[in-house]
Amino acid sequence: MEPILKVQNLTMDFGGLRALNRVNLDIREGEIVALIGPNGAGKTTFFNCITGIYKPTGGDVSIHPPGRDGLRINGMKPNRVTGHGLARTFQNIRLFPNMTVLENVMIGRHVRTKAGVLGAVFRPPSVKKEERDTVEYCYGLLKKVNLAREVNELAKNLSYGAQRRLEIARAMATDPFLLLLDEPAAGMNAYETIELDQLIRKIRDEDKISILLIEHDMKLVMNISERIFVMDYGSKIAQGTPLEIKQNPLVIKAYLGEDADADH
Ligand SMILES: Nc1ncnc2c1ncn2[C@@H]1O[C@H](COP(=O)(O)OP(=O)(O)OP(=O)(O)O)[C@@H](O)[C@H]1O
Repeated sequence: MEPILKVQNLTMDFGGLRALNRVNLDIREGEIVALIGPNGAGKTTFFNCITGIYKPTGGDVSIHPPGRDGLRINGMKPNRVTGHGLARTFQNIRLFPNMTVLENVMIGRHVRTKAGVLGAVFRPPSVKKEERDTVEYCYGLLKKVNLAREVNELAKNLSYGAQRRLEIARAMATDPFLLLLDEPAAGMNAYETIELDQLIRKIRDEDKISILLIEHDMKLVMNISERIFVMDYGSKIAQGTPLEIKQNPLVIKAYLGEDADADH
């Protein structure tokens, strides 16, 4: 079967700095895959290039959403990429802090609703029905991420871990076939991280959404991933199962090198 995401020779230069160097990666339907690597390896740049935030210097990105035709998404604008079913969360949380939890998710849903400006002003019955359906749908997502009780709370009043779960709900509201999570466990305590592990599995199993996550929490990565891609200095240095990655000398060197640097 065609991979649902196929990235070939992805390259990104910032002036003289090559942040991505001919990176290849593929994701199959139903997989949970991790992208790991020391700080500055190029992981977030990789997400930014495939979601249209950066226009890559070179390479090819194509998607094959289940049951639909495949297409190249190189250079496509972020909202169109989302429209094609690739949703993401951000390393630095990007919620609307002064809007409620429910409103934040409804904004995510906007990609899939039809009411335009006129509809929003005159609110014919069809628009009212769509609004009701949207609220119900978004409430369902909030239940899934365990934020049902906080629907009317302002996003800024949520704990860090809860804000990360809200970002996941907002991304899910766009109906993705693939969800990219950028450090979802950052700032979470051990208990929240276990809950996150269960949530990610539930999203994959119940909602049939495949997952690619960038994460520094190695316990989470090793537990949850079926395959792991490892980057260092902009290049992919390894890929394999958690067991293969744990034993890979190049990976061990990349991480030990980082520890050794941190000692100085
Ligand atoms: N907009 C930009 N302009 C210039 N350089 C950039 C830009 N974005 C990223 N870089 C550089 O590209 C390299 C890769 O950065 P990136 O943020 O992708 O790494 P990362 O693996 O996500 O790191 P971390 O784990 O710390 O988040 C770094 O050297 C970074 O300074």
